[in-house]
Amino acid sequence: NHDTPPGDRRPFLRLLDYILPLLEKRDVNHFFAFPVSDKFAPGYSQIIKKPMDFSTMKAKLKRGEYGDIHAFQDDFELMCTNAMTYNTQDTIYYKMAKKLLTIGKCLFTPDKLIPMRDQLP
Ligand SMILES: COc1ccc(OC)c(-c2cc(C(C)=O)n3cccnc23)c1
Repeated sequence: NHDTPPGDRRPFLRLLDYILPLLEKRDVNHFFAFPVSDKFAPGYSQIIKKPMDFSTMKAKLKRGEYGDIHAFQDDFELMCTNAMTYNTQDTIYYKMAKKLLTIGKCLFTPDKLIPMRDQLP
């Protein structure tokens, strides 16, 4: 739109500031809130080469490391697919990851993102 200069990323980052808490709220048990530790997940760091969690995404967002919404979406999907790789289908972690992935896919569709732009606080 015309009121933001071409280099200005404020609207884009405000959109992520709005979306991230929506996704975190759905992780009611906070299984995705922090990095998974090998202590509770034997061999996790050997199996999962690129760990990801909401606290890491929040830090990257604060440091301005997301160049576009796709980079943010890629980390979100990586977090979910990691859980669906390490955990078997019968676990709550796998089931929750699958649910989060569906919610995320729905949130990131243009017909959901565009109306958000007007709701931004
Ligand atoms: C049971 O309480 C917690 C608390 C925090 C967790 O990860 C941040 C997890 C956790 C999160 C995960 C995931 C996301 O794979 N996980 C896998 C195996 C064992 N524990 C976990 C579980």
